[in-house]
Amino acid sequence: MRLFGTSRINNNGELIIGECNTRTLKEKYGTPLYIMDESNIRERCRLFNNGLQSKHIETEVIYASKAFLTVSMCKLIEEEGLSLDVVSGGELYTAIQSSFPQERLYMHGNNKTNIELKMALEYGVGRIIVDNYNEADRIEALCQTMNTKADVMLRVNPGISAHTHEYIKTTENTSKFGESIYSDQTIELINAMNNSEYLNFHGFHSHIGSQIFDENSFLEEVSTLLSFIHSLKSNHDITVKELNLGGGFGIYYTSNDREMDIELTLKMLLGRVKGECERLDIETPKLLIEPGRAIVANAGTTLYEVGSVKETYGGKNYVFVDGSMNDNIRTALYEADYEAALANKMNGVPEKPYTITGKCCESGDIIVRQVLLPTPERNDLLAVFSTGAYNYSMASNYNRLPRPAVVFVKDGKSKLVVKRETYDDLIQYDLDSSY
Ligand SMILES: Cc1ncc(COP(=O)(O)O)c(C=O)c1O
Ligand SMILES: N[C@@H](CCCC[NH3+])C(=O)O
Repeated sequence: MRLFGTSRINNNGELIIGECNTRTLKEKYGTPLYIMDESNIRERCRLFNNGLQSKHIETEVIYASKAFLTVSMCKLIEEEGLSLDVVSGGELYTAIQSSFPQERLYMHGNNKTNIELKMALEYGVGRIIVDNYNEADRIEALCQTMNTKADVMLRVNPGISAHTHEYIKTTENTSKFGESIYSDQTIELINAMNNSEYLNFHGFHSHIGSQIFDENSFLEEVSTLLSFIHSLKSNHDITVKELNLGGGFGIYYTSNDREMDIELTLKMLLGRVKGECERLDIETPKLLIEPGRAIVANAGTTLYEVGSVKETYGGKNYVFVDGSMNDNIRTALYEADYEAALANKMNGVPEKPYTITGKCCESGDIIVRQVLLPTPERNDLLAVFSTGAYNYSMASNYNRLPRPAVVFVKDGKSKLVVKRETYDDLIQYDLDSSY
């Protein structure tokens, strides 16, 4: 088991995060609880921001907010000087509510509604990332009505197959995202965007998948896209000024994952961009990246209370906790693995493997598929590590379970950034109406 950031074990064998005792956090906020190590998030922001600095290339780091977004998180990202990728009206609204600088917002989405596009244009987001022909037309029509111009990039699919889970690949030739660089129709679209009266065309966005460890996938993405940019210049006299490579940097969940050397990977990316631009004799575009998971995943720990322990007739040992797949859908969805420990018995001797399950009426309600633990007892605290990305943001209310609270911890202080949902919250939109 690996502890990240400020997480440590005190002399009583208890888990401490941000110098806050998890036992005290439980007493103050209850469980299940998402605990975010603020210093660790800031450190990761700086790692990416510093790592992408270059004397030769203009660069920008954009945080992919889908990984974890709250108003407080927007403020943290703003303070750290990163930009923000939003993918829906809801994410954009959260950013607007935090007064996030509009020029640092990147509006994504493969099926943006006109309402979302209008919202983005009205707020004056830095870039809208166009997914397809139809969307480009709709943005032009909206700009005409609103008497404005939109700053746009096109999401392209370079057809690179990254080695990751089937469900989180994004650039197979059958992927729903963006337009293929190998299609003539895409060239027509780029030409149209470049010549449009209502669009300022800046360049390309691509994202090859998530939880990728092989640097070569990213390097291949760079080479493929720069060749494409070169061919556009030679054959169509189109200059591409910006290249957004997306996110997808892999992180450690368990000892089966290696930890990616971000500094080295970014250095390799910068080197490849510089080298390829020189070789192809093209202007070096501004380079942008969009990490989500790699900024927040290791900073998050979910804290649960143990209710019961059960050994089934078939010999499987379960620990029942007060959360569920609702607060961590990744195990059910992607067969994800996590490390976990008893937060009040961190120095206990592991006894046997347990499966951590929750309160949902689903056999697939598995939070951790298998973890070695010291004998768990009712009211023990169970910590699941590296749950900062795509846990809170993908949480649901199945079985009418209220979503957990989120706290930030730092230097012995904690602050509530999302309140625990109440039963009243659950019924707030229900109407007892008649026909
Ligand atoms: C367009 C885009 N950018 C960035 C990301 C962030 O990916 P990750 O959290 O794997 O870094 C995603 C999600 O996969 C995405 O779809
Ligand atoms: N939500 C996914 C990854 C997809 C990211 C968005 N394109 C995860 O938990 O790993």
